[in-house]
Amino acid sequence: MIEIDSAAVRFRRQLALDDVSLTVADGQVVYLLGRNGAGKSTLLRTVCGVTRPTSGTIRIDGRRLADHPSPATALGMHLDLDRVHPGHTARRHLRWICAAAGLPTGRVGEVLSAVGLSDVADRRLRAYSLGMRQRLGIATALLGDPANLVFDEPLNGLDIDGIIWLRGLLQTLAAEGRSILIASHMFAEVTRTADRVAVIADGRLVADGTVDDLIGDATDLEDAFVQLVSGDWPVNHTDGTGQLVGADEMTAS
Ligand SMILES: Nc1ncnc2c1ncn2[C@@H]1O[C@H](COP(=O)(O)OP(=O)(O)OP(=O)(O)O)[C@@H](O)[C@H]1O
Repeated sequence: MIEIDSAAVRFRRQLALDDVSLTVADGQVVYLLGRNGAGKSTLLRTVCGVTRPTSGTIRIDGRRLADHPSPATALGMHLDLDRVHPGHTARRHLRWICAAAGLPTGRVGEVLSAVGLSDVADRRLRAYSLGMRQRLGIATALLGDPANLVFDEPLNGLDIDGIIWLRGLLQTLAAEGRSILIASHMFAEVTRTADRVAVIADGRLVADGTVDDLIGDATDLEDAFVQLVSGDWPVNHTDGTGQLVGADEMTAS
């Protein structure tokens, strides 16, 4: 389970995250939506311990990530496509991460197979397409066989086969009881596969609910999203149980 409690991140004068609380239960796939610059990556990086929160706490299965005896088995992360050495092969890259994270190198072959890269595992990464680099990033996240996963825009660059493959993989991982938090701009895929959707605008959580909760009277999720992020905050907010609370109700309460 991923628990984000009142997380805030300030970069100099900018409050990139403002009092964000969000829980991803075991077995849930939660998508994070927001415009460019809304704070999605900052939130994911904070969950992964890459960015230190200015205030608030993040717990992974009840503990701070740093307090887990083996953090890579608690949380797998795919944050950044560009942190690879172009002269390395995928196999070497994954072995190097295993060594750094204290994981057995025997996992490398398994994750390469899980993401469909076995046949190109010994090719240099400079020859990898965007879709192949996405698969490598997902393989990296899976190395520790983690109970929780964070993905930043994993669908970008995947063709339709890749999208269908990733959909199946995420469903399998969630069915195994893992909690999964994903930032994406792909509304069709979010509509299709999200257990819950959290919307961030200007660093604040402005909605958290099921796809149906969010759509409400709107035409579809995209339409609902545009309404949410275009209005004055708060348009909708949670009541702490994942149910949406309308602005009128909030004003009245
Ligand atoms: N290391 C940093 N130093 C200073 N400002 C930062 C840093 N990282 C992010 N920001 C700022 O914080 C805000 C949120 O950025 P973030 O990357 O989290 O947005 P995002 O929702 O992931 O956007 P995108 O969809 O474009 O990836 C932006 O205004 C960004 O410029």
